Amino acid sequence: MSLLDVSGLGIGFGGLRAVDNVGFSAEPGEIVSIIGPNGAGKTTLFNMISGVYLPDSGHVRLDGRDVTGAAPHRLARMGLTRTFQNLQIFQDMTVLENVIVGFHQSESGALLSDLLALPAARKRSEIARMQARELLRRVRLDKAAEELAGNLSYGALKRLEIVRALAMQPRVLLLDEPAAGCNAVETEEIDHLIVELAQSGIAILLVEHDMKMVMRISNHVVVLDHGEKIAEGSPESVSKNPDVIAAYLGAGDEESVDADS
Ligand SMILES: Nc1ncnc2c1ncn2[C@@H]1O[C@H](COP(=O)(O)OP(=O)(O)OP(=O)(O)O)[C@@H](O)[C@H]1O
Repeated sequence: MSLLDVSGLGIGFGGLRAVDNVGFSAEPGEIVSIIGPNGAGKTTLFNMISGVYLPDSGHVRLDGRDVTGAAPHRLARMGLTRTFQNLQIFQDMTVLENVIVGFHQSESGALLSDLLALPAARKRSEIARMQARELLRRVRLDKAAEELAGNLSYGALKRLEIVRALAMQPRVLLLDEPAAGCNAVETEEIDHLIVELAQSGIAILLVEHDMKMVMRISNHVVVLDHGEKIAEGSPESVSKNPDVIAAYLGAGDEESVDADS
């Protein structure tokens, strides 16, 4: 039994089969990347796994438990969390406050006692601050804890987005283009962070257009084209797969599956 098991997943929009019969699995500590040309169905697949879209076929299982169609906040409580392509950061809050908001998303029924500032709520909020600082240390953002998030560099914001997801203590973390818009140095920092998170036992699911990053850090790569899985395997094997090369050439993407290009 895998930590995450996706089988036969599919969804249609009108006449279009955006994702059809896609399956793969992920184990603790593994980095699994979903790649494919523009419009291949990567984001739609992520949206189904993370409960944003309800699939019309197939299953998502977490530790063997069928969680297909569960709402994102329920999935997060069960250990599956995601980040979004567009930053979901509160620019007018401090870096620390942004992480603390992440903790509150993982709690249920805490709001009333927090509003009334009951002793239990004060205690919980102290613990949340400590844990938030510890997470920020982990991604080397602790020195910026009291700064407004809006003042951070783009690369730091992308790392903050990941920390916020970590506040939910995920066992499976879905990262949607974590390096999009980052320069080479920022990409390398995110690259290291993802590897560290995987080493700590989290299963990482990655959608990323930076093919060099995908090839460098993935243990397993799943390739989609027109909503279907056309290949999967090690980064090396998929980058040499003729169907994969043809899909990228056919799509006329400026990116290439060949990480050396
Ligand atoms: N909500 C929706 N309604 C209708 N069609 C959609 C919807 N979401 C996605 N699609 C279509 O489904 C297909 C897959 O889109 P998706 O965004 O999942 O691809 P992608 O691989 O993530 O692309 P990109 O690399 O450009 O982000 C596309 O043809 C897209 O237009």
